[in-house]
Amino acid sequence: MAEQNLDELYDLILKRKNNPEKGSYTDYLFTKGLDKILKKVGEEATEVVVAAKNDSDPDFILEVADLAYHVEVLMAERGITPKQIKEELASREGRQSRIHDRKDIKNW
Ligand SMILES: N=c1c2ncn([C@@H]3O[C@H](COP(=O)(O)OP(=O)(O)OP(=O)(O)O)[C@@H](O)[C@H]3O)c2ncn1[C@@H]1O[C@H](COP(=O)(O)O)[C@@H](O)[C@H]1O
Repeated sequence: MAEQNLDELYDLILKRKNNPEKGSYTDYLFTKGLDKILKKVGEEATEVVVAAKNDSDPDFILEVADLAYHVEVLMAERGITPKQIKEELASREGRQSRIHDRKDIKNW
C-alpha cells in the first residue's frame, strides 16, 4: 500500500500556503485563518478520542490521519516545522527514567 510521508505532506501544505490553489481544502483553511484551523484541530482531536474508546471503530486510523493533517496545517500557519518537532523530541531522549523520581506523580 502506498504511504504518505509526513514531511512531504507538510511541504505540500506549505506550498499551498505560499501559492494558493483554487479549490484546495488546504487553501480554504489558510484563507479562513488561525481560528478555523484551531477549531478543526479541536474537532479532529475529539474524534480521535471517541474512536479510540471504541475498540471496534474502523474509523480510528482515519481520524488519526485527519488529526495529523490538521496539526500540520496548524504548524504551517504558525511557522513551525517538522524539523523543530523532531529536535524537541530528540532533546527529551533519556529523560524518561526521571519520572520515576517525581514524588508529585501518584499511582505511577
Ligand atoms: N491529508 C489531507 C486531508 N486530510 C483531511 N482532509 C480534509 O479535511 C476535511 C475534514 O472533513 P470534515 O468533514 O471534518 O470537514 P469539512 O466538512 O469537509 O470542512 P469544514 O467546513 O468542517 O472545514 C475533508 O474535507 C478532507 O478532505 C485533507 N485534505 C487534504 N489532505 C492532503 O493535503 C494535501 C493538499 O491537498 P489539497 O488541500 O487538496 O490541496 C494533499 O496531499 C491531500 O491529500
